[in-house]
This record gives sequence, C-alpha cells and structure tokens, in this order.
Amino acid sequence: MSAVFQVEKLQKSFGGLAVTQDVSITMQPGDRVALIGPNGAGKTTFVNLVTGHLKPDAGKVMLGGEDVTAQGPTRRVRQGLVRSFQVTRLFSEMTPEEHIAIAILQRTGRSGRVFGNFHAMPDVMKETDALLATLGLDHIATRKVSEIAYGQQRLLEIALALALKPKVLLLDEPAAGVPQSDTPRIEAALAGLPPDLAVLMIEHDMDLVFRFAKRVIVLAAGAIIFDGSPQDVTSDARVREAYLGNYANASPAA
Ligand SMILES: Nc1ncnc2c1ncn2[C@@H]1O[C@H](COP(=O)(O)OP(=O)(O)OP(=O)(O)O)[C@@H](O)[C@H]1O
Repeated sequence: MSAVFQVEKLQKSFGGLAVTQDVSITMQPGDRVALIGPNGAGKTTFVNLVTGHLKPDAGKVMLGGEDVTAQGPTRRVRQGLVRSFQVTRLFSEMTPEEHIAIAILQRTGRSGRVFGNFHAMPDVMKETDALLATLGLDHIATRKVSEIAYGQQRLLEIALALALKPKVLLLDEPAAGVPQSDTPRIEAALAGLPPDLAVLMIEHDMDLVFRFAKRVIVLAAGAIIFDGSPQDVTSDARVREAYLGNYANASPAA
C-alpha cells in the first residue's frame, strides 16, 4: 500500500530553540495513530507545519505522494489534509445543519451561493442529514451552536472535518473538556470514522489513546523518541522517563 501522508525530516526552530527536530512520519490509509508527548514537546508546532500554517526550516510534507511543502493551508485541505475545527471556530448563532451544509458547498465549489439556499439542494441536504445522523447530531441539527452541549460541539467539529472528505484527518484532543458522561459518544464517533481515512490524533488522555490507536508516536523536546505499538509504548524506558510516569505499569486495551 502506498503512503497517503508522509513527512520527511521536518525541522523548525524559534530563535535558538529547536522545536521540531528531524521528524519523519509515514501513514497509510486507515491508520489510527496517536501523537503524544509532554507539554511543550512540539505537537502543536508539528501540526501547524503539516497543515501549512507554519513554514518548516527544512524537510518535506507529502500528500498522496505529492510534495505539498510549498503549498498553503487551503490547498492542502483541498488535497485531503484536514485538521478538526476547534469549538472556538464554530459560529455560535449558526446551526449544525448550516455549518455542515456550508462546508459541503465549499468542498463542491459552490461556496459563492447564498447559503440559505442549501435547503433547495437535495444533494447537499442528503449529505448533511446523513453526516449529522452518523455523529448522533440529527436531533439538534437546527438548534443554534450556542444552545447545544459542549460534547455536541466537539462532535460537530468532527462532522465538519468529515464534510470536507479528508484522506488524512488531524484531531486535536477530541475529548478534552468534554464531561465524562459524554466521552463515550466521542469515542463512538472516533470508532465510526471511515475505515480508509488516515487519522493522527493528538491526545493526553492515555485511556483514550489505548482504546483508539493502533500505533503511538511519542514526541519529546521536538524529536520522535518512540514510534510503535500501544503494547510496547508503556515498557519503553525513554518514554517512561520523558512522559508516561503513572502509566508505566498500565496495560493497553486489547
Ligand atoms: N511562535 C513561537 N515562537 C516561539 N516559541 C514558540 C512558538 N510556538 C511554540 N513555541 C515554543 O515551542 C515549544 C513547543 O511548543 P508546542 O506548542 O508546539 O508544544 P506542544 O507539544 O503542542 O505543547 P502543549 O501540549 O502544551 O500544547 C514550546 O517551548 C513553545 O514555547
């Protein structure tokens, strides 16, 4: 199988501080990867380099075999690299239905149309309804975002990203801030992601990491110190020292 996503020897420094050091990652369609590491390890910087929001000092980002290092964020999204939206980027006065329909219109090159018209576009409505139903948001499709629960807003972030039909999805702590009672819904949404989609999830919650990821990458001080199975990560001496601490004796879910 050929790689859908590849970064090669990415490097970035801020002043004298090397924040991304020779980072190389390859992902295949269907991969479920968790990127973990202590605060300040460089996870956010890495994501910004990958999405095109930051320019690397050296190294390459490849999507589907094509070098996109010189391309901006919008072009990368069009080529299938999508980062989950943040709750802070949702519009509080708009409904989930409107968010998804606009994303579909944008993806299909119809963003110039007055968005109020999407109800008259059967293809857009069909896809919007289906996506909201998949994420369990159909019953609140026409409520304002400001009136729905935080966990539902986070599900909407995932739905919005999926509306762009990504090949590679970057998820930034999808369950952070969600009340414990709602985390099973987030986990169900993650478990139901399209099987061909390559997913890279940044996450601090190790229980979630162990349930979701088939592969774990550990970043510390800007460099990859581990890239392997969830079964092996807890026994790796460098990872235990740099990050895991309390999880040293934990055993990942099968
Ligand atoms: N624009 C910037 N200018 C200078 N230093 C920066 C900049 N962005 C990040 N850094 C520094 O780079 C290092 C890595 O930061 P980054 O936010 O990528 O880490 P992180 O792993 O995402 O951390 P966290 O888990 O706390 O979000 C930190 O020391 C941070 O202070």
